[in-house]
Amino acid sequence: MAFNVLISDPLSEDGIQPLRAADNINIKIDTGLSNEELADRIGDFDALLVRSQTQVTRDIISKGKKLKIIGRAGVGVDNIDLNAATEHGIIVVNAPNGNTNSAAEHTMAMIMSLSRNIPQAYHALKNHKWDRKRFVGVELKNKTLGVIGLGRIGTEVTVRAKGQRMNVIAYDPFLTEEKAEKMGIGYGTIEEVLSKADFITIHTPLLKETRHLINARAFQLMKTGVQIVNCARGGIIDEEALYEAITAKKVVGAALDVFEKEPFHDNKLLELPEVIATPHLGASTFEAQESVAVDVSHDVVGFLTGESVQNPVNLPSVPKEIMTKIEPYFNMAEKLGLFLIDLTQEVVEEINIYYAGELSEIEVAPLTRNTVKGLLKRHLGDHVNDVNALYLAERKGITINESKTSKTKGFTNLLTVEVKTKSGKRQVSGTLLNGLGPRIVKVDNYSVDVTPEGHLVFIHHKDQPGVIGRMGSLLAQHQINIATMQVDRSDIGGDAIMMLRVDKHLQENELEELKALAEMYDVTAIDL
Ligand SMILES: NC(=O)c1ccc[n+]([C@@H]2O[C@H](COP(=O)([O-])OP(=O)(O)OC[C@H]3O[C@@H](n4cnc5c(N)ncnc54)[C@H](O)[C@@H]3O)[C@@H](O)[C@H]2O)c1
Ligand SMILES: O=C(O)CC[C@@H](O)C(=O)O
Repeated sequence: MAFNVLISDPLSEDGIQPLRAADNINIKIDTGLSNEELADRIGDFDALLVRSQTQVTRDIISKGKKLKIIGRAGVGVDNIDLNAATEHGIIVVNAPNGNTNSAAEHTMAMIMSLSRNIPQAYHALKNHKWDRKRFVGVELKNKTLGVIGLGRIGTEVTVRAKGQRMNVIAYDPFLTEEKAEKMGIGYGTIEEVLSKADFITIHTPLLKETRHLINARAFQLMKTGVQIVNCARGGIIDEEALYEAITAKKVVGAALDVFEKEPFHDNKLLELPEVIATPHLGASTFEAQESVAVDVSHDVVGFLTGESVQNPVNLPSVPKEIMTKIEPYFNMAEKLGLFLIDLTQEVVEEINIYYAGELSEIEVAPLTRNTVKGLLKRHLGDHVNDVNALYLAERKGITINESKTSKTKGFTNLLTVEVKTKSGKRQVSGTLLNGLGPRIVKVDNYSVDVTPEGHLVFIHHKDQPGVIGRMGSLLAQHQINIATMQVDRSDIGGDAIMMLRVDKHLQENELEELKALAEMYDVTAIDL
């Protein structure tokens, strides 16, 4: 099977070598498309690779009928409608590490340019003005740098600022006093950081919560004479409020790499001499561009060829060593889900998943997703996948609970899936036998030993002599061969079950005839 990959923003040619080297991948590079053009063309592609320019909107995603993966060569995914991608079962991957160094160096270049008026002085010189008085700067040494957002880039900036002998104080919702102490920096609330800093640098993502984080109120808290840098995302600083703060002489310098609207030809902030700017160049180094393109290309190739990805954005990332432990259970988890939904044939209100034995000791979220995928697939079709299974369950109002126990009922590992419906609960348990693969070992309260594969028939009946014979003759009349058969019962003459593996799918009329046998309570055909 061949996959078509569209690259719609300029990516490093060296960086996309993993894509070029992969078998069965056709690459089309088409940069500078309008949204309408992209929406028109996206239907032919299995993967889309972008930087920050292409806006991957809900409309484009919904027109990507074959689209399976969107790769973002960089960190910020605010140009991709993540909810729409998740709803459509499209995985989004990014390259969070490849441009950290470049962005941190750019931030430092901005801080140093600001402190010494380098762009303004250069501009004056170019205009034949030798002016030394106007461009007297300030030293960074002993000044306080306020870092808002101490993630990858914020941390790297901190290290460099300390090298400049600056005092650093940071705010990040995940920063503790102990961690700050270990890093040799100060720690405070956002208000404290804003009010103590001589220079402020922003390194948060652009989220609902961080849009206009630096607004008129934030500027009021700052020292008069503060200088501010934004190499994170436009929109985190309210540009109108920044304009006001600069004209009111509260802020005496601003260095901006990112803007509320990009690209632009006019932005009134650039009319102010206190503002220096670059056109979103934080990640624009040869090294960073190659590195992010390599990372994202590897993930796209990996995903299209059925391997796990390193940097999923809309799926929790699972470390490789944990993935190796849980991957063998994926198939069983999905099959248990499929089995149970066939058995239940009712509206599911709640799904309870019990992990026992070895399974209770590992990260099981991917197994939960596979189980739910199996449960939903029968009715929602093959577009249910790891990415959207939990979202779709939530949208259907189904509650999902996971629990772990060390009690294994004699198995080294046991995965039990239970669904709650209006009429009660149904359960199936499976185990992975070393070297033999998965087995269904329990259905409701009955013990069985069945490989979850092929055509199964689950029969609930009254325990009575002759019932097995009558069932066997009926199937024989229809030329249906029984490959394996298991029976169990609650007590003599009480409720009993049969689990058959047959060689072909049972037709509706054949099921009805089986159900019509006197001892039968219920007969369900299950195809796995
Ligand atoms: N200019 C560029 O070309 C360029 C290049 C790379 C990254 N970026 C941008 O830089 C930013 C940081 O990237 P990163 O790789 O360091 O991300 P990161 O995820 O490693 O770090 C972001 C940090 O922000 C913190 N945060 C979230 N909300 C916050 C809030 N309200 N207040 C304070 N901190 C908050 C998070 O806890 C996290 O530690 C992103 O916006 C990214 O898109 C820009
Ligand atoms: O594509 C770019 O050059 C910008 C990337 C940068 O903003 C990011 O978030 O990684």
